[in-house]
Amino acid sequence: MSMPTIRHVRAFTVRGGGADYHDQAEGHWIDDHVSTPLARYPEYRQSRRSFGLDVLGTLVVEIEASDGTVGFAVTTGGEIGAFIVEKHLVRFLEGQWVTDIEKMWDLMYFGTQFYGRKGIVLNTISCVDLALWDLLGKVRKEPVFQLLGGPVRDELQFYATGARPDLAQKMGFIGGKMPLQHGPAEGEEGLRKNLDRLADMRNRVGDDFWLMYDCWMSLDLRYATRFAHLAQESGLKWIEEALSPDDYWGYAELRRKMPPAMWVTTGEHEATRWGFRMLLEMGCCDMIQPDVGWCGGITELIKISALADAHDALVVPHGSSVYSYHFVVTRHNSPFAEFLMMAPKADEIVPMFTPLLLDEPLPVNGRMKVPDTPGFGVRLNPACTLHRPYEH
Ligand SMILES: C[C@H](O)[C@H](O)[C@@H](O)[C@@H](O)C(=O)O
Ligand SMILES: [Mg+2]
Repeated sequence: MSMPTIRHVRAFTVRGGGADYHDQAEGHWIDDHVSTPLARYPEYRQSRRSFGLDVLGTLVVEIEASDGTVGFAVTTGGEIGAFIVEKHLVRFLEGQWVTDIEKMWDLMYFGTQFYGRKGIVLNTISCVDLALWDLLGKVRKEPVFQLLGGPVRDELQFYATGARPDLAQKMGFIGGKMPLQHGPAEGEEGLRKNLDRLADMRNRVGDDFWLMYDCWMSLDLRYATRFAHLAQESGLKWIEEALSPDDYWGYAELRRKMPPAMWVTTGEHEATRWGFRMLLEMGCCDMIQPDVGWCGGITELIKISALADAHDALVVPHGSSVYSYHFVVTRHNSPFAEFLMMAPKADEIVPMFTPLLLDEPLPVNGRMKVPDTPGFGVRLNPACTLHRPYEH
């Protein structure tokens, strides 16, 4: 079968939800007094949008092959990402065989290493990589999970992230992860509120349902250590992203001081095999949570996951819709997945990247059989207006 080459690459931006899922209207649980590193400044304590968490918006990358097939993907990236694609990465893509994904990743990463390595550049490379896998799946008429070696389980099971673990339990999820709302700057009163909320949820869900807190990089080692021990009484299963992603030493120390059976997890703001090698070899966490739209894409997540497997660490990607589902179903050390409850009150199941993707699969009773539609199996919603800020 003669393979097509890449003919056109186009980068667009979209506002209002989508892959930049923090880009939500007022009153959404995801922006309601969530603890962050900036919470030490009262003016930035109530809303993460106040300090710009929604500043980037969504990046959409479309890649058209010489046979007319079009692959696409979305991530957090906006105009900056569109610039990097159209003004830099395109030169490594147009004219290449659609099959040469490894080579294109190598060119993109090392071709941007002088200004990239993590953050928006890796978000952008991830988006291109995901679009390449979508394109290859469509050309080969196979779902991405088949290109990755096939499923190791019939269906996925999910925990839910949102403000209402009690409702998530009723919907069939295996656990509920809440955003921590009060950090060190709010002292003993804030600590007590964090613990009371956890205890209240534990009373509502009983003893067997997983309860977790996501601390979104907002704590210091002393607070995190003390909080973990106090939260043991309510059966906290893991404490997520307690510290700055750069504080590998703090994570290693926290993990050494944790109560037995409670996990330290992190990784959604880490990127590449080298960043995760540091987390794993320094013994920072029990489970890594790379976001496949931020860590380097599927091509890099394959490498990260193998590294984690050799360290007996779980890999449960940060919620990223179909892009993580197709990966998780093919890995034995990814026994469950994250589903972000994007309904404003976390009281109903809506597509994670709503309204941007059509055919986005949803968990039913906390489980999902990944559809075997070619590529990632989703379409762009034509009702969402795409903007192309740069052309090459
Ligand atoms: C819920 C958390 O505060 C973040 O908004 C979320 O994106 C991420 O950290 C997660 O693990 O889902
Ligand atoms: Mg998180």
